[in-house]
Amino acid sequence: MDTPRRQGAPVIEGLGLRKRYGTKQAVDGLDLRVEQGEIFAVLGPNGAGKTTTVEILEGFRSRDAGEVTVLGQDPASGGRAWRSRLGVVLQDSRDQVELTVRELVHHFAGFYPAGQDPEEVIDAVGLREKGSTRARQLSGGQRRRLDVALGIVGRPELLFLDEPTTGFDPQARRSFWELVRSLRDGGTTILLTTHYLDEAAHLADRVAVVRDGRLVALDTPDALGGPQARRPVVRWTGADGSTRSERTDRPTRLVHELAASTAPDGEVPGLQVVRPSLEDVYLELVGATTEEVAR
Ligand SMILES: Nc1ncnc2c1ncn2[C@@H]1O[C@H](COP(=O)(O)OP(=O)(O)OP(=O)(O)O)[C@@H](O)[C@H]1O
Repeated sequence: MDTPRRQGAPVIEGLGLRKRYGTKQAVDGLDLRVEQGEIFAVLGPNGAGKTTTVEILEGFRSRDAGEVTVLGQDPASGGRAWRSRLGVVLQDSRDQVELTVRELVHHFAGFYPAGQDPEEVIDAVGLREKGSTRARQLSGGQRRRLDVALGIVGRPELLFLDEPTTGFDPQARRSFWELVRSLRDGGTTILLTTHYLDEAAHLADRVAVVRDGRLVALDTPDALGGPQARRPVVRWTGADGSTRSERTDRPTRLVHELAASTAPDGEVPGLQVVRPSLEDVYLELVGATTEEVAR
């Protein structure tokens, strides 16, 4: 996606954030700046400190050290008026609510002075047909959509989405991305955590990669990792049957040379030219294999 980076006032500014649980340093000197009107994705392996960081920004968790402002306030002392400018979709909300979708969205809308029309919100998240269904009877993906509806009904200036599309089918994920983009286009700043690299690639204006409580990379999805990490890789099968690979800025020339040296027909066995994807770059940054990330 080629979205220009937006320059503006920082909606979130964190400097030197730290949080320790017992002996575990969950957040270890993290700096973060999110600008107005951008979709900012935080990626990182399990236990990297993403949720802890987001909860500090939301004012749900105390920090041990560091400076933070969110919408101009320190979240540790943010009051009711400040909180009403935030939308929060937490990672897990499995409370067994007896109220229906329609009742819940209307109820939440009542908390906000300038909330959205609850019926429009129900439509936007694709739950019109489930309006009369009790929350506890929804499927996992439908429940997530309800969480999102409750997060946006107050027309927040800043929306936190912690792994928002877990459990969505591919079609629901696509329509959710559309919804998030339309919120961004309407002026909402969005910070999301996700384990889906395609989600970050499709949705985010900028991506931060966190590992062991520290920021290891920050850029647009297309540029993350720097030009070196995005150099194409040419792979082929050598004369001894082993897989050979070489990173190069000029893959066409290398393929020509390989073809010229391959007798008798110029056919290079096992030839592949691969441009590293966001996922490849991410895996390199967090030092994991695909199998580890899938687990
Ligand atoms: N309340 C807590 N008490 C003790 N340790 C905690 C607590 N919350 C988180 N941790 C630990 O802090 C580290 C960071 O956890 P956190 O939930 O912030 O990671 P995460 O990046 O959000 O992970 P995931 O992708 O699995 O959601 C982990 O090692 C976790 O076990």
